[in-house]
Amino acid sequence: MQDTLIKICGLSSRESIDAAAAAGATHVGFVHYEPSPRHLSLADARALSETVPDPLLTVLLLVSMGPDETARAIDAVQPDVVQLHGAETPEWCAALKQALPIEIWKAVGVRDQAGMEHAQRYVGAVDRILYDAPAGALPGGNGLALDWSLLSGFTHNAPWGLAGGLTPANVADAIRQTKAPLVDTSSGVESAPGIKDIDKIRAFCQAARNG
Ligand SMILES: O=C(O)c1ccccc1N[C@@H]1O[C@H](COP(=O)(O)O)[C@@H](O)[C@H]1O
Repeated sequence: MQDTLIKICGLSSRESIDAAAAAGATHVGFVHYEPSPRHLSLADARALSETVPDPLLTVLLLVSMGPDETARAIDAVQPDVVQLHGAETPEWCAALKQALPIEIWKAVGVRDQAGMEHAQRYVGAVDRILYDAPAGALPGGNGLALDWSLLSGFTHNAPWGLAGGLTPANVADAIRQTKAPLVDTSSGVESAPGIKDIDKIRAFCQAARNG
């Protein structure tokens, strides 16, 4: 069986990137969304992404940006993956996927079975669907978990991942229950909003690898 992919999101320091790399994460995420406590300017995201060691992949998280702003952000940061975490439509995602040689992920907040069905509109339009809890104070990054039982019996027709409220304490259980091929965390490895905790990053990766 393939190892679970691990994304640590909302990083803002070289130290946390190095910790994620050493702990076995596969992806690190940079948030470019001003209302977030994890927001980075494009210049800061670019500077940090240049420090990311191979084979770690970089993910740029954007929320409901227009075409020009999106193109500017991607051009500035040059990520491996763009994670769209707002109101982006399947058509918009598909157009972006066709235009760019990088992966496009779409995060979708799901509350119930109908939400899971609705999310399937993104199959074929993106490279991966990320299932998250419905939006809270922010579109994501709220530390809220979705109902994992929605995923456990689901037949997936596209690559996918699990986000929302994952922590070192619950990630192994989440993987066991859902069989998620990728797990994604942000607030679950912080000591305060926007402040990553190196020990929690290590513990999360270890628990995910053993899950
Ligand atoms: O992290 C943020 O501040 C953020 C802001 C806007 C949209 C998404 C955001 N984070 C992403 O949300 C999920 C779940 O995060 P958490 O683990 O529950 O804190 C994850 O993909 C974050 O990268």
